[in-house]
Amino acid sequence: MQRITLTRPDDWHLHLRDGELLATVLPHTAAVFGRAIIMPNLKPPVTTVDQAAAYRERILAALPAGMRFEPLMTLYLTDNTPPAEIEKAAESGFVHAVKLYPAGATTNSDAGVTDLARCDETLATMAEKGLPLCVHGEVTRDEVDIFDREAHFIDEVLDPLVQRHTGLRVVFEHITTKAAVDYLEQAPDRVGATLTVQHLMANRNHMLVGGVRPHYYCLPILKRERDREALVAAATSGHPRFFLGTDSAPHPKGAKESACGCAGVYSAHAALPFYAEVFEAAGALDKLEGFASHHGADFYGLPRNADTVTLEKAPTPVPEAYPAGDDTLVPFRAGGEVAWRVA
Ligand SMILES: NC(=O)N[C@@H](CC(=O)O)C(=O)O
Ligand SMILES: [Zn+2]
Ligand SMILES: [Zn+2]
Repeated sequence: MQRITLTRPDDWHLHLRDGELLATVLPHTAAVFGRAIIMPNLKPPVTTVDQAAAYRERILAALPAGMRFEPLMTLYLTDNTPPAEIEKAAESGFVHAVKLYPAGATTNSDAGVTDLARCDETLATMAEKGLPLCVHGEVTRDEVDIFDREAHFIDEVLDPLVQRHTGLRVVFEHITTKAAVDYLEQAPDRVGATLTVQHLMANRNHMLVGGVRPHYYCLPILKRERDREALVAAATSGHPRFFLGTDSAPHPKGAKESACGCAGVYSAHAALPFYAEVFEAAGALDKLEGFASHHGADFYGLPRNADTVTLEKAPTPVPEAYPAGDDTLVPFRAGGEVAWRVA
């Protein structure tokens, strides 16, 4: 059997939610990943260091006995996040980033930022204290087509931000376009990007041809095949500023299969095997370890994990659904097979 052993990976963009859903999804991630950047878009959002501390405790309490996993907490940036909260976060030891959601851009982003100019002092404090900014990179203006929202964000928001705050580290989350790859390739070293399973594996045809498939619906929305190809080329290139961030975003089945379905794809059940498939198909399995286990830690200035995981090439069934409270959770490739498994 074909096997590959790599430094234990980390997930640099993860939604764990809370309560019953947290208990369902956390073991999937913690069984494989050493650490994850935990997204703060709960209801209500995690906007303070005290809320982040309490959420961190709930995550650790939900961790099955014997599993080791370090949640790297984030704060949800609002128009009114005070610089003093950034200083407190930087000193906390457990808050590792601040998340920018343009108001209205995605799931639970209503409390997000309406105008980045209002955050200028707060962003300057982040740069000074070395706290990175993670961004959901889409503009929200009604007149901008949903498929163009990431490209507009680069020119209208991201590049001006990177130019203005010259000491700020920025992670362009879940990139979906060739435009984003091109931007990253010429951006300063303090700009990184995460890539998800679904954006590396699927294009918008998967979501829309032959019927609408709500389990492929996420934000930023899946793009064209040429975009997907550019993302795969970037992820598998060995470039140190592209790294693994699943954006695994669980929603109950009922909320996905609805007249107004929620955005988010659940992939944590087999995240590393999915990435292995992508890298294998690209003839780049030798680049998987850098992408999954080295580049993100290096970017965040954290030590790489000291232990390893082993992947085995063995076709492994994916369940139709996982139980999740009164509802269920439909995973990526539900009812199908994934070519690799974690030993
Ligand atoms: N990606 C998504 O489609 N959904 C995420 C939010 C996000 O990461 O934008 C979620 O929280 O459900
Ligand atoms: Zn997002
Ligand atoms: Zn996300």
